[in-house]
Amino acid sequence: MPEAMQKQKLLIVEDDVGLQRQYRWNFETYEVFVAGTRAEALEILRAEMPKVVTLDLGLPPDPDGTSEGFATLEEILRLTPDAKVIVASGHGARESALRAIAIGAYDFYQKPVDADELGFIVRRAFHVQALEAENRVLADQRQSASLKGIITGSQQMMKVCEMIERVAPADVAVMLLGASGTGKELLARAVHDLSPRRGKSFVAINCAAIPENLLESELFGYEKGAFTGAIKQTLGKIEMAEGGTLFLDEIGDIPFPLQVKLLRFLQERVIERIGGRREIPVDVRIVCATHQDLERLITENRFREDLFYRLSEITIDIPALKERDGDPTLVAQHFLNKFSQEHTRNLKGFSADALTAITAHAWPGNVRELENKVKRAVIMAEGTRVTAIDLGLDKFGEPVILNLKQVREEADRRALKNALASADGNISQAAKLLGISRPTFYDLLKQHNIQI
Ligand SMILES: Nc1ncnc2c1ncn2[C@@H]1O[C@H](COP(=O)(O)OP(=O)(O)OP(=O)(O)O)[C@@H](O)[C@H]1O
Repeated sequence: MPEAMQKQKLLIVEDDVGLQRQYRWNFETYEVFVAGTRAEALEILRAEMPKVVTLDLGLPPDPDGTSEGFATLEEILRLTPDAKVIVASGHGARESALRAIAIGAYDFYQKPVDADELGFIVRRAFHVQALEAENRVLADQRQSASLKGIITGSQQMMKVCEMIERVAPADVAVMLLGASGTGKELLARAVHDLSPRRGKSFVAINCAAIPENLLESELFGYEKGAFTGAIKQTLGKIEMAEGGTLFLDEIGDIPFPLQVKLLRFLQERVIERIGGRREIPVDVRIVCATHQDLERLITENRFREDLFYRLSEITIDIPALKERDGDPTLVAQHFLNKFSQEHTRNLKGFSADALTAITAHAWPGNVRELENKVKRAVIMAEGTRVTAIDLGLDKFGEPVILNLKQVREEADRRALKNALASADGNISQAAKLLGISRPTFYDLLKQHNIQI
């Protein structure tokens, strides 16, 4: 049978014969294996490697307790760490279920079995398992590619990488256009590393981060005594990059008068230090980047057109993270592995709600935002998997409320709504429940925009 038509393998660990029958019937669309004991479960696991397992914690010889169930869970996870194990908890056994999650179970459901609910959990488990497996493959593929440190599985970004590989060996000026945090500096380094200049200096300067009056001396350097405070001769970034690559980040922020001087350097390939009288030849390759619309700045007379053409012999557009198909989860997985190692945290991956949130979030700060969020989550996570809350997101990918004022407002809003519900919409009664006057209650409703 072709692989695509093969049924997915589901292992059910359950000692109740009646329930075993029910499960077989519920899960007709899967290839179901049933085990009544730990030994049977492990034997099937070794032979069939099912991707999803449902596990009743009450197994013989301890059918009324959980000791055998937990021992089985631990062995399953040791044998197949990528399998998704869903544990069944009896009434009042929520604590056991939570403990199972902490050990590494994927999810839990409450007995008696609700076929629809369990069906949904199992389907989602297969989906998450497949996504994670795909991400691992893609991550491995891209890690081995020649663009060191750039993780992507998306067509959009692969095209960018191919273009970088093609232009890097030619000694042309490259302009990288993309929003903040999209990896412009990383790609500029890739241009350098794949060029004959690798091994020489790569010097980066962020033109937006340096005050206008200092930018000139940062770029061109100065002679001793050129101005008050110039106590010794100092080389500028352009000279420091001799033989290598100069990366001018946020080129759109370079002040107009300095643009003239930069243009002159690009035309003549010589610089003069501030206060110097001698022309110094410098051989550097220029890579620049901006998140601004330079063509608009040109029409507004804020950016010189001749400089633009000198800098943009090749222009590369870098897509935002959100526009890279599949990349948010793939790159998140990469950062999770990286930071787990760095912080010696034994995290198994993301929870299902975290993956949903990562896919839904808009990522305005792009890869840098993702990197920061995952780093924080790795440090903060309490369970074995990083959840949406650990990432500071809700399950719809919206940032969760974090500041105290918003937390209080949310609490007020909830109290007002609860009181209204309990009082059946009667304002006087609701106000009494909260121990406040009717006008105050009314004011609060208005303040929180709550319609009655
Ligand atoms: N595709 C990627 N794979 C892995 N890490 C990435 C990727 N893109 C960016 N990063 C990481 O994200 C962070 C931000 O990237 P970088 O500084 O290159 O972005 P930028 O576009 O230059 O940002 P800015 O415009 O704000 O200066 C860095 O830590 C970088 O290593």
